[in-house]
Amino acid sequence: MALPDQTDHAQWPQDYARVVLARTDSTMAEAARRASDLVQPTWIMAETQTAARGRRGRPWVVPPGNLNATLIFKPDVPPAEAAKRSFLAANALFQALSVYVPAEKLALKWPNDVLLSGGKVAGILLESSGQGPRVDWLSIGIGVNLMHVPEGVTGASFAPTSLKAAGGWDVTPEDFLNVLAAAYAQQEMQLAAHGFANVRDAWLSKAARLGELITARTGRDDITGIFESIDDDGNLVLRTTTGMRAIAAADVFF
Ligand SMILES: O=C(O)CCCC[C@@H]1SC[C@@H]2NC(=O)N[C@@H]21
Repeated sequence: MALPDQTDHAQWPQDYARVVLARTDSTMAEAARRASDLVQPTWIMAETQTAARGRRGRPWVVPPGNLNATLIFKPDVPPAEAAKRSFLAANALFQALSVYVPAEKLALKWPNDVLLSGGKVAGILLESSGQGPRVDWLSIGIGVNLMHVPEGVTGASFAPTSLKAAGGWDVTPEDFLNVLAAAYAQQEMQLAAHGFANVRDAWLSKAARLGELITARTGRDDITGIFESIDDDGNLVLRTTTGMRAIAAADVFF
């Protein structure tokens, strides 16, 4: 039986639950453990994570005072639709961070990083489960460097920064999550009312290096081209010397 789409009529804040933990291994793991009992979209926040994970199997370093949170819900959509939620999360992060720092200092980097004064201030990690044509659940993990710049980060395409280091206002993880969760709920309503094109346009309006030469490192090769757009599936579209390329997964450098 198909699970009810928990975003169909979810209103902020009454239909979103919130769990705050002092400590866990990873809010992604915590979300997966709670998935089978989930009755409503739920934000899981932890003050400390002992095994936080980032994209492509990288560890995520979490000093105290930064935001560690995962939203888990059952969107009842195919995996490709679920994956588009990373753009909703990025738009919501941009909106939330703009409360604490001038928006001109912020930019979105494909696929799902937020840059502040050219450094990485936030990252997004999507995980889902399901064998069938629709995901059983989707979790959107969000890490934001609010008070501290993580140390010992290696192999990152962009050096980390923090809201505080870049001159932003001090904010607690709890207060930031209040703003972020409301902004995310608003993105879901935009998606429901106007479709992904609307979300994509909003994302593109904040994109770093749109129209400029960038390099996408896919793991198999480096593809350099003009950053033209993102397509209906959220792929990065580059105009290269050999034609247009749509790239599904890569790390971007510029
Ligand atoms: O690599 C990235 O840029 C994504 C980082 C995502 C980190 C967040 S922190 C909250 C959630 N729990 C995790 O273990 N990872 C995500």
